Amino acid sequence: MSSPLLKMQNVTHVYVTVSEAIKAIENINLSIAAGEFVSLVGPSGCGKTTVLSCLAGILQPTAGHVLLGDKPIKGPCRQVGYMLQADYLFAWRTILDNVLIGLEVMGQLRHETKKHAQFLLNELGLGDYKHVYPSQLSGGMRQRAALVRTLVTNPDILLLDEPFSALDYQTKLKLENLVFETLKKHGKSAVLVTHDIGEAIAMSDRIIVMDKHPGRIKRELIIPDHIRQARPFDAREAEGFYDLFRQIWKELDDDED
Ligand SMILES: Nc1ncnc2c1ncn2[C@@H]1O[C@H](COP(=O)(O)OP(=O)(O)OP(=O)(O)O)[C@@H](O)[C@H]1O
Repeated sequence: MSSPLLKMQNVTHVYVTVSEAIKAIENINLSIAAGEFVSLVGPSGCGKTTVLSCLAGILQPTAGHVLLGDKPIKGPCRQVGYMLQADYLFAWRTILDNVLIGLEVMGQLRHETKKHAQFLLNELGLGDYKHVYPSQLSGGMRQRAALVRTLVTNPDILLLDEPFSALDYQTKLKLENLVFETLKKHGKSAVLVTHDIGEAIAMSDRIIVMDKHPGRIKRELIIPDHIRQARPFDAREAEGFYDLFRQIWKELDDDED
């Protein structure tokens, strides 16, 4: 892998409320290389979303540094795209107008960027739906529109916070394949937060297992080549998949004790 694209160095974050201070994550060191797909798994409340928010520049950590290349991240930036579990499409805008929002906000709405948006909509099977409203689409189609909206500003790295968890199982498997192939094709890096161990193994090059109170990195697993090179659907059938599943399950189970 090439040199790190996005990096966390000794990152600790403490949320301060009126009644308490909660150390959500402690001393996190993490590097994401160009083109790499990394998943974060861990028990509820271990700080996965806090890690993503720091990587996105939405949160400034209490201590430590987040670097994009060799520059500190001081706020949200074009190079880092964020996709969430809820699609947050605006009901009153058509699908095309929804996916153009990021370009509008960044002052990049030009003929060629608009053409690129239409190209991506076609690529993700939404070409015939660009003039309809979100309420006319299924959950999976709406998530695909949200993915186009994230990709259209051409980020180098995508932060995916449980993007498939609200979908039915069949749609989720199809979308895992589609997202995996789209990101590989466009050479994007990704950090996926998921509670689904199978999804993490099937989609990733590397898995970070976290533990909680405060959230720390407990273990890192490199996914063997023959699993990570398969499409997520087929990866589930690959030799060694269930051994990895059991290993991660045990790490998470130990954490509950
Ligand atoms: N805005 C906030 N103010 C105060 N505490 C917070 C805030 N956001 C998160 N926390 C606390 O920080 C810790 C980590 O939360 P975080 O949402 O990052 O965990 P998570 O692993 O993403 O959880 P889940 O898997 O349930 O989504 C938790 O104890 C949570 O209660």
